[in-house]
Amino acid sequence: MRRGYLLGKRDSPYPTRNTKPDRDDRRLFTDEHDAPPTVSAPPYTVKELREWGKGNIRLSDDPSMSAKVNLHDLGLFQRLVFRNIRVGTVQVSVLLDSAVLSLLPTRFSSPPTPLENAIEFRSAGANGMGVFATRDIRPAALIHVEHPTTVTQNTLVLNFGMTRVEVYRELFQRVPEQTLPSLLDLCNSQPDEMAIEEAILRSNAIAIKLPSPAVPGSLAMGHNAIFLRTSRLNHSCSPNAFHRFDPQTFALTVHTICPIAKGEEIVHSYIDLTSATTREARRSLLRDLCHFECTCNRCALSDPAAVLQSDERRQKIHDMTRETVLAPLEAWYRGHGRADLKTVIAFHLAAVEEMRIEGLYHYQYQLHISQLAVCYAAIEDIRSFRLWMGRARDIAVRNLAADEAADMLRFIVYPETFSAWGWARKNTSTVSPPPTETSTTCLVPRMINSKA
Ligand SMILES: C[S@@+](CC[C@H](N)C(=O)[O-])C[C@H]1O[C@@H](n2cnc3c(N)ncnc32)[C@H](O)[C@@H]1O
Repeated sequence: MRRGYLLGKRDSPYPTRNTKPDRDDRRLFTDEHDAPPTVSAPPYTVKELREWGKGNIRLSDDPSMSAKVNLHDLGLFQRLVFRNIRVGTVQVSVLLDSAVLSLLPTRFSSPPTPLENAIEFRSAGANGMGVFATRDIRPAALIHVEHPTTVTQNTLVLNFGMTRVEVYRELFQRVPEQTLPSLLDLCNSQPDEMAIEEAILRSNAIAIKLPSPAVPGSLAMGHNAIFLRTSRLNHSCSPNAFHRFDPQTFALTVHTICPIAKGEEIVHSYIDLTSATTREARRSLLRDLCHFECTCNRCALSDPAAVLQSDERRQKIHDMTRETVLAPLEAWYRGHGRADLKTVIAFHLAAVEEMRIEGLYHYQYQLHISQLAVCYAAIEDIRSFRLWMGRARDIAVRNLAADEAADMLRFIVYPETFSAWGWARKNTSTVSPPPTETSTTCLVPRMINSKA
């Protein structure tokens, strides 16, 4: 492993090129008559495909993605082109399917403005560089905005006469000269047999969603991008931030999930935490995909009993469904107040605390806090209602659900306008209407009702 590896000028495969074109539509996979000889045609059986794929595709080792790809279709439809896209003052080196390129906006909108001077980039000790809060930051704050330096498809069907390494090298060579040193400096994990470009892509690329053409296999292509600054964010299995890419602005935005104190490291997750529940599963995924041993605060637990407890908590969170989260309040509602609302509140508070300990703010977290807001509205506890409705609003802001957030703000200011206000009083003194779809829906605010 080499950290901070920067190629010396003499060894550099990147010659100084004063005449580098900023736009080049060289087609790699062209018309039949001028196409380079096919290395090997994609075979049909699953077993043969797997073997064939070993030599012909790679970048993402994500097994779920490879499994979904119909290589034959991809081979037929891929029309890859290198191009330098200009986004504002930034030049992005891309290798994309021409159909994807044609779906990108001709003019990109301006991205939103992040909080000023909220973060700094500095040493994170043994994990190299990291990103830190320079002040207390509230949840759902936008803390960083950045355009990519490179973008490429996850799955490349290399039957156009270039090796994978040559493809990546070409992509890097198109990066503007003044940016290249910063890109090469991202090499913090380079196995001996791996080319520097691939090592950088593997340990820094972030999955992004671009518009997909309606051709077979296009959805499975997926894309990834390198961001010089965002790449400095370390991974955590209990992240306090997340990112989102918007093709309209061609920018990545980083948002906080929970309150972050001044001096705290800002971390996001490199993997899907909903499926890998145990520490071993997460570590092994990160080892395979990113070549490092995770030392985040959840993985660094030294007491085996604490690890087991964390694994069990995560499994429990993973097993929660929409139905199991909504059931207790629904039962209280249907029972016309006979069940104890305090027990319902305790159930949700315990669940929210478990999710906070694990740093997992899944979809179910939104449901739990909405249920708490409804419970406190039902018993007319104005302080607690405002607290939980405020948290629900943070999530609406985070999800860019502006209308929902505005409604929630109105409920915070005028709690009695919320449909569940005083349910407990009304429920015990009068006979409630039989629960209809509408009344049940009231138990969950609209935003949270529509699963994103
Ligand atoms: C995308 S970079 C993050 C920024 C990096 N620290 C740097 O100095 O540029 C990913 C690399 O950071 C390190 N890293 C990130 N998160 C880590 C974690 N939770 N545990 C151990 N190493 C980590 C690993 O070396 C990994 O290959």
